[in-house]
Amino acid sequence: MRIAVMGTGSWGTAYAMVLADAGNEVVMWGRDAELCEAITSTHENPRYHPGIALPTSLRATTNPGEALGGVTVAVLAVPAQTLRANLGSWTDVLPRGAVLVSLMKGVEQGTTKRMSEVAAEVAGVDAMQVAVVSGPNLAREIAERQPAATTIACPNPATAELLAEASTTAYFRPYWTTDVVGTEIGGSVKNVVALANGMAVGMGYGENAQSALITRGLAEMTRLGVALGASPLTFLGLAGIGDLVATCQSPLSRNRTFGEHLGRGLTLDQATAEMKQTCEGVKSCRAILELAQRQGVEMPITEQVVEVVHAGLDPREMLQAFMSRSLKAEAEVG
Ligand SMILES: NC(=O)C1=CN([C@@H]2O[C@H](COP(=O)(O)OP(=O)(O)OC[C@H]3O[C@@H](n4cnc5c(N)ncnc54)[C@H](O)[C@@H]3O)[C@@H](O)[C@H]2O)C=CC1
Ligand SMILES: O=C(CO)COP(=O)(O)O
Repeated sequence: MRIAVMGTGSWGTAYAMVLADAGNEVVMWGRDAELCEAITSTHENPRYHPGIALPTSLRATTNPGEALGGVTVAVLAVPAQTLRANLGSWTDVLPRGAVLVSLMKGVEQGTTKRMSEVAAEVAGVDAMQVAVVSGPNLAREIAERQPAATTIACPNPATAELLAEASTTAYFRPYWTTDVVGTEIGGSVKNVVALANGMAVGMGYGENAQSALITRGLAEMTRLGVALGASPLTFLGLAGIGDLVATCQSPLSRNRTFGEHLGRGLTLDQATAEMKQTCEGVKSCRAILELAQRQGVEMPITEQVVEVVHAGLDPREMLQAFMSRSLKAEAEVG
């Protein structure tokens, strides 16, 4: 298949590599001419994946029309909060029947829309034409061609299966589902839980505290997803618990790292200055909370992360707030 990957960042580059290794003709679009030139001529992305040999067939361009010309699949790999503007500027050159594939793990501020919803709306296509890739996929590990699995979701099962086949390599194994809502809620909420978990790590807390956050994070992620129509089983899969564990545990995670900075006492501005890449949980947490409040769903971890990130609450007080909540049955809502 001829595929465009829109975005030359950490995950866009690694997923483009997967698609090219799987035998597709892949062209990337990026904003930075020098970086695009390096990808095309030296087969390396020196900014995001130094030292990784990209497939020699992989090209990159700053011209969206050149990347998107004649494609059957357009992969969207920009930050969640810029997707609307980015995709809006590409619709003129987007081939009509192309399937849109979102790699993004966020919820849009203001509208509280999931990325597949934003993509369908902006491109003016049916939801059946939009798919999502989400799972425990730390980009650097995949760029190193270490084994990984993922979930590919599309309301059209034939499209989900086709995309899974097109993304299969010796090191990358996709499973498919039609549960787009669950797949996207899993990917977005895990970033917020990883921020909280990072704060616990930064404060020097050990595995018990982290396992409690992961488990209760899974509970609130599932509550929100199910309220929005997702299957609870999705949260026991790669896009749910799988990604939650990978992101909370790995020092490669930007969200966990951001939380760690806050837990060590850095201010929000200092932590932001330390991050060179997209950290979706910081921007999406408030939108996720709004989504939950509208559904009448309690998300105590998300609520506290919003307080820390947007209202300057001390992370120590955040953890204290969890410990002093009223006691309840484990399966109880909230
Ligand atoms: N890095 C990872 O391990 C993974 C990331 N993701 C998700 O993939 C999405 C993209 O993340 P990454 O590639 O990791 O981010 P990144 O920060 O590495 O790269 C973002 C890319 O978007 C570009 N960009 C930034 N602002 C832009 C704007 N205003 N307009 C157009 N392009 C802009 C950057 O130049 C860069 O090419 C995020 O939603 C993230 O949650 C999902 C799975 C794994
Ligand atoms: O989504 C990811 C792994 O699956 C990457 O997480 P971070 O954005 O926190 O690095």
